[in-house]
Amino acid sequence: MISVNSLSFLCHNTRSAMNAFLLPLPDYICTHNNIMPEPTKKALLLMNLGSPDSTEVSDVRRYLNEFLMDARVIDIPYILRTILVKWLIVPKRAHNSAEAYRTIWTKEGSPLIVLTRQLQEALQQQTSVPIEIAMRYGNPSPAQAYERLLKAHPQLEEVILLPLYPHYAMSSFETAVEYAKKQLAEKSYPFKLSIIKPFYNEPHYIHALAENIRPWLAQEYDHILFSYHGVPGRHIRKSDTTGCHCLQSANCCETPSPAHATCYRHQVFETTRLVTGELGIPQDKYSISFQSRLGKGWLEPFTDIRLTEMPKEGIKKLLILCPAFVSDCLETLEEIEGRGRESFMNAGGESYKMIPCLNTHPLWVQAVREITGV
Ligand SMILES: C=CC1=C(C)c2cc3[nH]c(cc4nc(cc5[nH]c(cc1n2)c(C)c5CCC(=O)O)C(CCC(=O)O)=C4C)c(C)c3C=C
Ligand SMILES: [Fe+2]
Ligand SMILES: [Fe+2]
Repeated sequence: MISVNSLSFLCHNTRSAMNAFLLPLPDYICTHNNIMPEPTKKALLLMNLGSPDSTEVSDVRRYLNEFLMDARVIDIPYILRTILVKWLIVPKRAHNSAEAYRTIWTKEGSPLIVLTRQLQEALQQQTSVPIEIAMRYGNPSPAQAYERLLKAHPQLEEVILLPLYPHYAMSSFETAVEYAKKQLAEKSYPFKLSIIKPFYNEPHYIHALAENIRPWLAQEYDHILFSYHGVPGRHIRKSDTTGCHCLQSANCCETPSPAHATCYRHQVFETTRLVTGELGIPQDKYSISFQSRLGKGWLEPFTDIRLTEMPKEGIKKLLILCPAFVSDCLETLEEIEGRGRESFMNAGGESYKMIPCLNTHPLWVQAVREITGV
C-alpha cells in the first residue's frame, strides 16, 4: 500500500500533473497544500434506545410493537409475547404513550434523538473521526448508519460502538449490541465492530456526572434521589454469569463477584457510590429508587411510591436525577419532571428539582472521547 508520506511530494499541482497521465486521484491526496490526511479508518457509532417517528398513534404503536416484541425486553416465548404485546399492552398503551410523547416533543423531534444528535455534533467539532448515531428501535437504524459511514469513508476498517447506557442490562446494552452486530452480519461490510463496555464506573464519566450535579447542591435541599430505570428482577438473575450470585442474598451487589460485570443493580449502586463519594454527599442525604416499571417483580424501591412517601418522612426539598440515561427523554421529562413532580408536591413536598441528564455537558463530551479514544 502507498503510504501518505511517500506521496507527499506529489502535493504541489498534483491533480493537473496526474490528470495529464489520466490517473484517478485518490480523494485523500490534497491538491491545495501539503496536508494529505490519512484515509479514514475508524468511526464512532453512538447508539441510543430510539423514539417513535412522530407522536401519531400509528407511529407510537409501531415503535412500541418493535420495542416490546424484543425478546430481551419481554423475555417470554414468542407466541405468548405476541399475545401480550400486540393484543394487550400496545392497544392499551399506544394512545396514552402518544399523549405523553406530545408533552415533550420539540419542533426538531423527540428529545432523545435530538439530544443524541447534539452530542454527535459536539463531538464532531472536536475530532476528525466520523461520528454517526443509531437507535435500537426506529430510526436511524445501525444499518443506515453503516451505509452512511461507508459511502463517505470507503476505506473504513473499524466502527467503535458506544451504547449510550452507563449500565449493563439485557433490555438496553445487550440488545443494542446484538442488534448492531446482527445488522453488520447481514451485509458484508468491510469493517469490524469494536464494542465499548458499560462505563458506569469510568472515572471521566463519574467526574462529568458529579460536575453536572455540583451546581444544584448550592441550593437548599433535604435529599437527592437517584432514580434509575427499573428492570425485572428476573432479568438480573438471567444475566448472572455465575448462575448463583445475583439477588441470592440481601447484600449480593456489595459482595465482590464476577457477576457484577453484567449486573445492572450492582452497576447503578456503584455509579451512585462513586459520584456521591466525589461530591462528598453523606449517606443519609441520598438514596436510590427505580422508575418506569411495567409489570410485577421489578427492582425496588419504586420511584413513584418513594415520591409520595418522602414528604411524610420530612423530605420536603428534593433533588432528583436519572443517571441510567445520558440524554433526557420521555422517562425523565414526562415521567420524572412531569408526573413525578406532581406526585411529590401533592404529597406535601415544597420544592422539587430535576437535574438534567448529561446531554452535551462539555465534561461528558470529553468523557466520551476518553472512553472511546476518538
Ligand atoms: C436504562 C435504559 C433502559 C432500560 C434498562 C429499559 C428497560 C425497559 N423499558 C421497558 C419499557 C419501556 N421503556 C420505554 C421508554 C424508554 N426506556 C428507556 C430506557 C431503558 N429501558 C428510554 C431511554 C426510554 C424513553 C424513550 C424515548 O423515546 O424518550 C417505553 C416507551 C414509552 C412508554 O410507553 O412508556 C416502554 C414501553 C421495559 C419493558 C424494559 C425492561 C424489561
Ligand atoms: Fe448483583
Ligand atoms: Fe424503558
